Amino acid sequence: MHISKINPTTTAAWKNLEKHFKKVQHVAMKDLFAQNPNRAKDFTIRWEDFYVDFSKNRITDETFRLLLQLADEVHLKEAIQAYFSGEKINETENRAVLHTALRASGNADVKVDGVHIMPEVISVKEKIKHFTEAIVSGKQKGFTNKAFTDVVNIGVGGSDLGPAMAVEALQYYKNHLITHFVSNVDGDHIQDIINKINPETTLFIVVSKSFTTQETISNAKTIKDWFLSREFGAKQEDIAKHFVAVSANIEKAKVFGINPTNIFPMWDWVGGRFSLWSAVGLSISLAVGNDHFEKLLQGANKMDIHFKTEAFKSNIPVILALLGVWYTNFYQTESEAVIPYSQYLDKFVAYLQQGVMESNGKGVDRNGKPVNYQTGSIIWGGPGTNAQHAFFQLIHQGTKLIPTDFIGFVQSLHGNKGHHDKLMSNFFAQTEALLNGKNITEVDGNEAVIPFKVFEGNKPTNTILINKLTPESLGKLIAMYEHKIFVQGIIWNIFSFDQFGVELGKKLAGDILNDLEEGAFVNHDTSTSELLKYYVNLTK
Ligand SMILES: O=P(O)(O)OC[C@H]1O[C@H](O)[C@H](O)[C@@H](O)[C@@H]1O
Repeated sequence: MHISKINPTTTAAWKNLEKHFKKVQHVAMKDLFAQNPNRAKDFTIRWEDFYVDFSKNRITDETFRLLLQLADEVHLKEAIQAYFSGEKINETENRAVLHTALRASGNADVKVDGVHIMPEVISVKEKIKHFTEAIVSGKQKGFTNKAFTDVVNIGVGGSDLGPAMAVEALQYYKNHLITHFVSNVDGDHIQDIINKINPETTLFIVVSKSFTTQETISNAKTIKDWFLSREFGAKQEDIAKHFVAVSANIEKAKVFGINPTNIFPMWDWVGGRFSLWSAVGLSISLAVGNDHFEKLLQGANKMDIHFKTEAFKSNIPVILALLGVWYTNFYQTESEAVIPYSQYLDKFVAYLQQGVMESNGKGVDRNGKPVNYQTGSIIWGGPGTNAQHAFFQLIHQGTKLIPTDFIGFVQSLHGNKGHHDKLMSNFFAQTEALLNGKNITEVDGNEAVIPFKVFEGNKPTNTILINKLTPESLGKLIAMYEHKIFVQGIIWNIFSFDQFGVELGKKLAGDILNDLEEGAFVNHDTSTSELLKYYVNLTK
């Protein structure tokens, strides 16, 4: 099974979608609801504890049919098989893409280069489990024989965003351990953490797939030096009691001084932005316990099975991806908003930004040719209701069309029904307002301001309503978006699993750091050299 390299604009479905778009682009969703009393049901998927209503989109039955046809024409089915079976679909890096194997059942048959990978996956899971139990129970202690109270995850990008998001999202399930995340090379970030912790009772997890990332290695060194500073009385051999690493580069982790038994391996077939299911999720397991971590994985696995087996017409990630393509490539929208109605999902959008934008922010197709259509949307948003009081004005009345996902939960975790009903009234009201708007005849008040109070409406939304925010439902939700990213990458004919676009800035930062040390600024454009001189003069 291979992944096709078809330019989507050459498919019959795309050409028909272009013609169809001319006919329906101004369609009023309100009219579509009036014409079909079953529209809400027709365009809703109920699956397990998920209720996904995509009826408030500018689509007709014909749009839906053509989008499904597009998925067939780019051979999405075969691509999904290649993805799950361990084929090296990350062609530019010659790697398989198997974050799905990390949450597969133990007897799954997954091979990379002919070698079964599940035994290794299971053995690392066991290591995570035992380590979590030893730390959480207080059996494993620090260098002064005290139980651990704090955990610091030192990582950046995929080695930070996933665990930080999940630990925050699952804080209702948290144990006594206080979990901190340090990512930025900004010394103020690490200092802030250092001010809060006691070296005798803190465990440090250095998380870096490559173990060469400047931010992570700098932060880890600073922490190690602080830990070994004379005032605490910690000795070199105490490092082994307080520092563990998660990496695919075991050698580099050892060179840093991590005891080999304290290294949790990961593999090159796990992409950083899809790695929270691996040992990168160690801080999640420590924060909420291994059973909850396992539930998170099981939830993702359920979504994997749904994605792999469900017909496209009722396949949640496929439908969400196709709708995104419809807006991006036909309505020429540039961004999508994601609004979770849960304060605990505060970091969800930042997490998704890496997943979506690092994966599909590509301008060259799978044949190595520049694309002649839009790819990768800009993801932004934040938790409701706060978002309503910040940027919803632009979604309601601005000039840009912004398809928006609303994520909400039927049950509140702490059971405060009064608050939850208020929260959810807002959740339902917003998609209704965005659909219906408010026309001139419905606006009252001073005539001079009437035009300003009109709401055009007809703004597309998806409603993702989940029973409760649990480790399992969170796993499903994250996996849903992971697969949406995959489907869009297939349709756009791009490689979603490399990230060469982050390299140039890193390289130049290295050159500039040398220049700063040497105080010589040649080989830069005049703007950059003047900035560097200004900086150096003021920091002398
Ligand atoms: O885990 P690491 O190797 O330290 O990488 C951390 C991050 O940095 C890189 O620049 C990539 O853009 C990310 O995809 C990655 O997650």
